[in-house]
Amino acid sequence: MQIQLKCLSHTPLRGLNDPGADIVQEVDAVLAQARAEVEAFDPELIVVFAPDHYNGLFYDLMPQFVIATAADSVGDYQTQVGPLSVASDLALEMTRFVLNSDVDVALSHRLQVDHGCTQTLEELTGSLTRYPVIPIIINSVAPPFGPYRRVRKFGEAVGRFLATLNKRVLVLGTGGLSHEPPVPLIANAPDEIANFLIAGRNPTPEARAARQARTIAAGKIYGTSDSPQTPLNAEWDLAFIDTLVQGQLDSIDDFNIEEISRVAGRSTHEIRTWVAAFSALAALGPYEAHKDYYRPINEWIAGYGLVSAQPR
Ligand SMILES: O=C(O)/C=C/c1cccc(O)c1O
Ligand SMILES: [Fe+2]
Repeated sequence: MQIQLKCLSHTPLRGLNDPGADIVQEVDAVLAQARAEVEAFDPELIVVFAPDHYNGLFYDLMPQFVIATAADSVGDYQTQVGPLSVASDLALEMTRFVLNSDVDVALSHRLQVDHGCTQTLEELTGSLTRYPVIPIIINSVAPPFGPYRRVRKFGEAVGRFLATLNKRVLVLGTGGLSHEPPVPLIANAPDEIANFLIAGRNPTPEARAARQARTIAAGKIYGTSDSPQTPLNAEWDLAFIDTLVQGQLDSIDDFNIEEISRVAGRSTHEIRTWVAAFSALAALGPYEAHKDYYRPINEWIAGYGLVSAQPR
Protein backbone atom coordinates (compact mmCIF):
# COMPACT_ATOMS: atom_id res chain seq x y z
CA MET A 1 0.00 0.00 0.00
CA GLN A 2 1.02 3.62 -0.43
CA ILE A 3 0.21 6.26 2.15
CA GLN A 4 0.42 10.03 2.34
CA LEU A 5 -0.59 12.33 5.19
CA LYS A 6 -1.79 15.88 5.42
CA CYS A 7 -2.82 17.60 8.64
CA LEU A 8 -4.27 21.08 8.46
CA SER A 9 -6.31 23.58 10.40
CA HIS A 10 -9.91 24.30 9.51
CA THR A 11 -11.80 27.48 10.19
CA PRO A 12 -15.41 28.25 9.30
CA LEU A 13 -14.47 31.95 9.28
CA ARG A 14 -12.51 31.57 6.03
CA GLY A 15 -14.54 33.70 3.61
CA LEU A 16 -16.68 35.14 6.43
CA ASN A 17 -14.16 37.20 8.40
CA ASP A 18 -10.99 37.30 6.38
CA PRO A 19 -7.60 38.81 7.23
CA GLY A 20 -5.88 41.06 4.65
CA ALA A 21 -5.94 40.06 0.99
CA ASP A 22 -2.22 39.17 1.05
CA ILE A 23 -2.82 36.52 3.74
CA VAL A 24 -5.95 35.19 2.04
CA GLN A 25 -3.99 34.78 -1.19
CA GLU A 26 -1.08 33.16 0.64
CA VAL A 27 -3.40 30.54 2.18
CA ASP A 28 -5.23 30.04 -1.12
CA ALA A 29 -1.88 29.25 -2.73
CA VAL A 30 -0.93 26.82 0.06
CA LEU A 31 -4.25 25.01 -0.30
CA ALA A 32 -4.02 24.96 -4.11
CA GLN A 33 -0.60 23.31 -3.84
CA ALA A 34 -1.93 20.74 -1.34
CA ARG A 35 -4.92 20.02 -3.59
CA ALA A 36 -2.58 19.50 -6.56
CA GLU A 37 -0.54 17.02 -4.50
CA VAL A 38 -3.69 15.10 -3.56
CA GLU A 39 -4.77 15.05 -7.21
CA ALA A 40 -1.34 13.73 -8.26
CA PHE A 41 -1.43 11.03 -5.56
CA ASP A 42 -4.92 10.04 -6.72
CA PRO A 43 -5.97 8.31 -3.49
CA GLU A 44 -8.15 5.23 -3.65
CA LEU A 45 -9.23 5.89 -0.06
CA ILE A 46 -9.20 8.92 2.25
CA VAL A 47 -9.23 8.40 6.00
CA VAL A 48 -10.15 11.69 7.67
CA PHE A 49 -9.67 12.12 11.42
CA ALA A 50 -11.94 15.04 12.35
CA PRO A 51 -13.57 16.70 15.36
CA ASP A 52 -17.25 17.44 15.75
CA HIS A 53 -18.52 20.75 17.16
CA TYR A 54 -21.91 19.76 18.62
CA ASN A 55 -23.43 19.11 15.23
CA GLY A 56 -23.38 15.32 15.05
CA LEU A 57 -22.36 14.29 18.57
CA PHE A 58 -23.91 15.49 21.81
CA TYR A 59 -23.74 14.70 25.50
CA ASP A 60 -26.78 12.44 25.28
CA LEU A 61 -24.11 9.93 24.29
CA MET A 62 -20.62 11.34 23.76
CA PRO A 63 -18.05 8.87 22.39
CA GLN A 64 -14.30 9.51 22.26
CA PHE A 65 -13.82 7.79 18.88
CA VAL A 66 -16.37 7.07 16.14
CA ILE A 67 -15.94 5.34 12.79
CA ALA A 68 -18.74 6.04 10.30
CA THR A 69 -20.03 3.72 7.61
CA ALA A 70 -22.31 6.51 6.33
CA ALA A 71 -22.16 10.26 6.86
CA ASP A 72 -24.06 13.40 5.89
CA SER A 73 -22.70 16.92 6.03
CA VAL A 74 -24.94 19.30 8.00
CA GLY A 75 -23.67 22.16 5.82
CA ASP A 76 -22.77 24.55 8.63
CA TYR A 77 -21.18 27.91 7.80
CA GLN A 78 -20.29 27.78 4.09
CA THR A 79 -19.76 24.04 3.71
CA GLN A 80 -21.70 21.82 1.32
CA VAL A 81 -24.74 19.87 2.53
CA GLY A 82 -25.27 16.20 1.69
CA PRO A 83 -23.81 12.71 1.80
CA LEU A 84 -20.12 11.81 1.75
CA SER A 85 -19.10 8.82 -0.39
CA VAL A 86 -18.19 6.62 2.55
CA ALA A 87 -16.39 3.32 1.93
CA SER A 88 -18.91 1.49 4.13
CA ASP A 89 -17.58 -2.08 3.99
CA LEU A 90 -14.01 -0.93 4.69
CA ALA A 91 -15.22 1.27 7.56
CA LEU A 92 -16.88 -1.75 9.15
CA GLU A 93 -13.77 -3.88 8.62
CA MET A 94 -11.68 -1.11 10.17
CA THR A 95 -13.99 -1.01 13.20
CA ARG A 96 -13.61 -4.78 13.71
CA PHE A 97 -9.83 -4.50 13.34
CA VAL A 98 -9.56 -1.65 15.87
CA LEU A 99 -11.77 -3.48 18.39
CA ASN A 100 -9.66 -6.61 17.94
CA SER A 101 -6.63 -4.43 18.71
CA ASP A 102 -8.11 -3.86 22.20
CA VAL A 103 -9.12 -0.26 21.47
CA ASP A 104 -12.78 0.64 22.00
CA VAL A 105 -14.43 2.62 19.23
CA ALA A 106 -18.06 3.57 18.52
CA LEU A 107 -19.66 2.79 15.19
CA SER A 108 -22.17 4.96 13.35
CA HIS A 109 -24.24 3.83 10.41
CA ARG A 110 -25.61 7.38 10.01
CA LEU A 111 -23.33 10.15 11.26
CA GLN A 112 -23.87 13.86 10.83
CA VAL A 113 -20.57 15.65 10.24
CA ASP A 114 -19.78 19.37 10.26
CA HIS A 115 -17.17 21.82 8.95
CA GLY A 116 -14.56 20.04 11.08
CA CYS A 117 -14.71 17.14 8.63
CA THR A 118 -16.07 18.64 5.44
CA GLN A 119 -14.12 21.87 5.06
CA THR A 120 -10.85 19.99 4.70
CA LEU A 121 -12.38 17.44 2.30
CA GLU A 122 -13.72 20.25 0.15
CA GLU A 123 -10.49 22.24 0.26
CA LEU A 124 -8.27 19.28 -0.62
CA THR A 125 -10.50 17.40 -3.06
CA GLY A 126 -13.02 19.98 -4.30
CA SER A 127 -16.10 18.10 -3.06
CA LEU A 128 -17.57 15.69 -0.49
CA THR A 129 -17.72 12.82 -2.96
CA ARG A 130 -14.58 12.92 -5.12
CA TYR A 131 -12.91 9.93 -3.39
CA PRO A 132 -14.12 7.10 -1.13
CA VAL A 133 -13.68 8.24 2.45
CA ILE A 134 -13.79 6.84 5.97
CA PRO A 135 -14.74 9.61 8.45
CA ILE A 136 -13.38 9.06 11.95
CA ILE A 137 -14.44 11.49 14.66
CA ILE A 138 -12.16 12.08 17.62
CA ASN A 139 -13.72 13.95 20.52
CA SER A 140 -11.74 17.18 20.71
CA VAL A 141 -14.34 19.74 21.79
CA ALA A 142 -16.54 18.11 24.48
CA PRO A 143 -14.68 17.51 27.76
CA PRO A 144 -13.77 15.24 29.40
CA PHE A 145 -11.25 13.84 26.92
CA GLY A 146 -9.38 10.56 27.14
CA PRO A 147 -5.61 10.89 27.52
CA TYR A 148 -3.42 11.66 24.50
CA ARG A 149 -1.73 8.25 24.77
CA ARG A 150 -5.12 6.70 24.01
CA VAL A 151 -5.40 8.76 20.81
CA ARG A 152 -1.99 7.51 19.77
CA LYS A 153 -2.99 3.87 20.37
CA PHE A 154 -6.19 4.41 18.39
CA GLY A 155 -4.29 5.98 15.48
CA GLU A 156 -1.76 3.15 15.48
CA ALA A 157 -4.54 0.57 15.28
CA VAL A 158 -6.06 2.39 12.30
CA GLY A 159 -2.61 2.50 10.68
CA ARG A 160 -2.10 -1.25 11.14
CA PHE A 161 -5.47 -1.79 9.48
CA LEU A 162 -4.48 0.42 6.53
CA ALA A 163 -1.30 -1.65 6.15
CA THR A 164 -3.49 -4.66 5.29
CA LEU A 165 -4.98 -2.83 2.27
CA ASN A 166 -3.49 -2.81 -1.17
CA LYS A 167 -4.46 0.79 -1.84
CA ARG A 168 -3.21 4.36 -2.14
CA VAL A 169 -4.46 5.90 1.10
CA LEU A 170 -4.49 9.58 2.04
CA VAL A 171 -4.70 10.15 5.80
CA LEU A 172 -6.01 13.54 6.91
CA GLY A 173 -6.11 15.23 10.30
CA THR A 174 -8.17 18.40 10.55
CA GLY A 175 -8.35 21.12 13.18
CA GLY A 176 -6.19 23.10 15.59
CA LEU A 177 -3.74 24.42 16.12
CA SER A 178 -3.99 26.78 19.13
CA HIS A 179 -7.40 28.48 19.22
CA GLU A 180 -10.49 29.03 21.30
CA PRO A 181 -13.71 29.90 19.46
CA PRO A 182 -16.82 30.68 21.56
CA VAL A 183 -18.01 27.06 21.78
CA PRO A 184 -19.88 26.70 25.10
CA LEU A 185 -18.89 24.38 27.94
CA ILE A 186 -21.46 22.22 29.71
CA ALA A 187 -19.96 22.86 33.13
CA ASN A 188 -22.07 25.57 34.82
CA ALA A 189 -24.03 26.21 31.60
CA PRO A 190 -27.54 27.71 31.88
CA ASP A 191 -30.33 25.20 31.10
CA GLU A 192 -30.90 26.37 27.54
CA ILE A 193 -27.24 25.91 26.60
CA ALA A 194 -26.94 22.64 28.52
CA ASN A 195 -29.98 21.29 26.67
CA PHE A 196 -28.40 22.26 23.35
CA LEU A 197 -25.12 20.55 24.27
CA ILE A 198 -26.98 17.40 25.38
CA ALA A 199 -29.39 17.03 22.47
CA GLY A 200 -29.15 19.94 20.03
CA ARG A 201 -29.24 18.03 16.74
CA ASN A 202 -30.77 19.65 13.66
CA PRO A 203 -31.09 23.24 14.94
CA THR A 204 -33.47 25.67 13.25
CA PRO A 205 -31.99 27.88 10.50
CA GLU A 206 -32.38 30.81 12.92
CA ALA A 207 -30.38 29.04 15.64
CA ARG A 208 -27.67 28.16 13.11
CA ALA A 209 -27.51 31.75 11.86
CA ALA A 210 -27.25 33.06 15.44
CA ARG A 211 -24.37 30.66 16.15
CA GLN A 212 -22.58 31.78 13.00
CA ALA A 213 -23.08 35.45 13.90
CA ARG A 214 -21.61 34.79 17.37
CA THR A 215 -18.52 33.17 15.86
CA ILE A 216 -18.02 36.02 13.38
CA ALA A 217 -18.37 38.58 16.18
CA ALA A 218 -15.82 36.65 18.24
CA GLY A 219 -13.44 36.64 15.24
CA LYS A 220 -13.64 40.41 14.96
CA ILE A 221 -12.15 40.95 18.44
CA TYR A 222 -10.12 37.75 18.85
CA GLY A 223 -6.60 38.40 20.08
CA THR A 224 -7.50 41.86 21.41
CA SER A 225 -8.00 42.82 25.04
CA ASP A 226 -11.77 42.87 24.38
CA SER A 227 -11.85 39.13 23.75
CA PRO A 228 -12.56 36.80 26.68
CA GLN A 229 -11.19 33.81 24.73
CA THR A 230 -7.66 32.41 25.22
CA PRO A 231 -5.50 33.88 22.42
CA LEU A 232 -3.47 32.01 19.82
CA ASN A 233 -0.07 30.70 20.90
CA ALA A 234 2.33 30.53 17.95
CA GLU A 235 5.19 29.31 20.11
CA TRP A 236 3.13 26.34 21.30
CA ASP A 237 1.98 25.57 17.76
CA LEU A 238 5.48 25.60 16.30
CA ALA A 239 6.80 23.36 19.09
CA PHE A 240 3.96 20.89 18.42
CA ILE A 241 4.66 20.88 14.68
CA ASP A 242 8.33 20.29 15.46
CA THR A 243 7.43 17.32 17.66
CA LEU A 244 5.58 15.75 14.74
CA VAL A 245 8.25 16.57 12.17
CA GLN A 246 10.96 15.11 14.44
CA GLY A 247 8.90 11.93 14.89
CA GLN A 248 8.76 12.31 18.68
CA LEU A 249 5.23 10.96 18.99
CA ASP A 250 5.91 9.15 22.24
CA SER A 251 6.40 12.52 23.98
CA ILE A 252 2.75 13.34 23.17
CA ASP A 253 1.63 10.63 25.62
CA ASP A 254 2.49 13.03 28.43
CA PHE A 255 0.51 15.99 27.09
CA ASN A 256 -1.47 17.60 29.92
CA ILE A 257 -5.01 18.33 28.79
CA GLU A 258 -5.75 21.13 31.27
CA GLU A 259 -2.39 22.81 30.65
CA ILE A 260 -2.93 22.83 26.86
CA SER A 261 -6.39 24.37 27.30
CA ARG A 262 -4.90 27.04 29.54
CA VAL A 263 -1.91 28.08 27.44
CA ALA A 264 -3.23 27.55 23.90
CA GLY A 265 -7.04 27.49 24.13
CA ARG A 266 -9.69 24.83 24.65
CA SER A 267 -10.12 23.92 21.00
CA THR A 268 -6.40 23.28 20.61
CA HIS A 269 -7.40 19.70 21.43
CA GLU A 270 -8.42 19.36 17.79
CA ILE A 271 -4.73 18.45 17.39
CA ARG A 272 -5.89 15.05 18.62
CA THR A 273 -6.83 14.43 14.99
CA TRP A 274 -3.23 15.21 13.95
CA VAL A 275 -1.89 12.90 16.66
CA ALA A 276 -4.11 10.07 15.40
CA ALA A 277 -3.13 10.70 11.78
CA PHE A 278 0.60 10.75 12.53
CA SER A 279 0.27 7.67 14.72
CA ALA A 280 -1.44 5.83 11.87
CA LEU A 281 1.43 6.76 9.55
CA ALA A 282 4.07 5.86 12.15
CA ALA A 283 2.51 2.40 12.54
CA LEU A 284 3.80 1.72 9.02
CA GLY A 285 7.41 2.64 9.84
CA PRO A 286 9.64 5.74 9.91
CA TYR A 287 8.26 8.79 8.13
CA GLU A 288 9.47 12.12 6.82
CA ALA A 289 7.33 15.17 7.52
CA HIS A 290 7.42 18.75 6.33
CA LYS A 291 5.88 21.95 7.66
CA ASP A 292 4.21 23.44 4.57
CA TYR A 293 2.73 26.48 6.30
CA TYR A 294 2.11 28.17 9.60
CA ARG A 295 0.63 31.53 10.50
CA PRO A 296 -1.44 32.64 13.52
CA ILE A 297 -4.57 34.26 12.03
CA ASN A 298 -6.78 36.03 14.59
CA GLU A 299 -9.57 36.84 12.12
CA TRP A 300 -10.02 33.09 11.56
CA ILE A 301 -9.52 32.18 15.24
CA ALA A 302 -6.83 29.79 14.11
CA GLY A 303 -3.20 28.99 14.63
CA TYR A 304 -3.32 27.98 10.99
CA GLY A 305 -0.95 25.25 9.82
CA LEU A 306 -0.40 22.56 7.24
CA VAL A 307 2.01 19.65 7.61
CA SER A 308 2.55 16.83 5.08
CA ALA A 309 4.25 13.48 5.61
CA GLN A 310 4.96 10.17 3.93
CA PRO A 311 6.94 7.03 4.69
CA ARG A 312 10.72 7.57 4.58
O1 LIG B 1 -18.44 25.31 16.05
C1 LIG B 1 -18.48 26.49 15.69
O2 LIG B 1 -19.54 27.10 15.58
C2 LIG B 1 -17.21 27.20 15.36
C3 LIG B 1 -16.08 26.53 15.22
C4 LIG B 1 -14.80 27.16 14.91
C5 LIG B 1 -14.56 28.52 14.93
C6 LIG B 1 -13.30 29.03 14.63
C7 LIG B 1 -12.23 28.19 14.30
C8 LIG B 1 -12.47 26.83 14.27
O3 LIG B 1 -11.48 25.97 13.97
C9 LIG B 1 -13.74 26.31 14.56
O4 LIG B 1 -13.96 24.99 14.47
FE1 LIG C 1 -12.85 23.30 14.79
